[in-house]
Amino acid sequence: MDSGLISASGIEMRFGGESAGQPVLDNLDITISAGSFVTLLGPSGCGKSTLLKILGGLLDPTSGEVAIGGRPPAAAVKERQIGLVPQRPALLPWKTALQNASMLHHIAGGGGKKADSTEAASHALELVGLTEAGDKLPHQLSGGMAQRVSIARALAMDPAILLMDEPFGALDAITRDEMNEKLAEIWAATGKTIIFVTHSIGEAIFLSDTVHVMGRDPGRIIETLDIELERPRTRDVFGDPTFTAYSGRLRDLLEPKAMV
Ligand SMILES: Nc1ncnc2c1ncn2[C@@H]1O[C@H](COP(=O)(O)OP(=O)(O)OP(=O)(O)O)[C@@H](O)[C@H]1O
Repeated sequence: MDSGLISASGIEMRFGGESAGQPVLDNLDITISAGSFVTLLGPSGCGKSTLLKILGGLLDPTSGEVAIGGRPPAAAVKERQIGLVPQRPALLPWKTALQNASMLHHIAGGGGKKADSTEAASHALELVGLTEAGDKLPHQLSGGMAQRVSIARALAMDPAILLMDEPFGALDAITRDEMNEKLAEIWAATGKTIIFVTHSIGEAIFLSDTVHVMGRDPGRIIETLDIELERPRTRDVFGDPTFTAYSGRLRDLLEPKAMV
């Protein structure tokens, strides 16, 4: 079975254990095809990050079943099939972009051959378009470049599944558009399963094969929308009437808390 396939059923999550009040996620089912780009879109606090971590086997639900590649999530985590790109890049300030990108690979290899980690990181930096910046320190990088190093750090491990928790939320609008184009290219080039969390309707449509819209109290999926816009997509797609129609539909679902 393909290691990028994820299925989850009957997911319930309560922080504070079985007896705690309202669940954060309630009776949630989701299937994610291997190699697809899937977005979790919803208002603040609806449980997007929690669901992301559960789907990647980084958090155990209170009840329900998760399978990654048809196996228990712990197997995929152990085999380093899961990469995580957090909201903030969290780079080590005293290490260069290349050293930061190689860090997880090196640690995962038990501190094995440094040359292998450097090679994996160089390739990952090339994928994110940062070959030239490998010797720069984090303070010499723009916000977009730092986030690309963070993506490279995850890609260097060559995971089948990439979890991205609103990675571009802190970037300005122009850089964010550039990053979305770059990410779409990386996804097309690598064939990874990407699960992406965002508040942005435009970002969700631009990137995704499928958008899962979440509601809150309790967190659940209220609608699943397949995005049938041709690929590769460029910024021109924002003016496409089909894009506008998807946008209207998603806005209706998220109101009154809709965000652009
Ligand atoms: N470790 C935790 N312990 C207790 N409560 C938590 C924990 N993690 C998340 N929660 C709660 O679960 C709910 C969902 O949080 P989560 O971060 O998954 O939402 P989100 O949709 O990703 O929010 P945002 O868009 O603001 O990042 C929130 O009410 C949050 O306070």
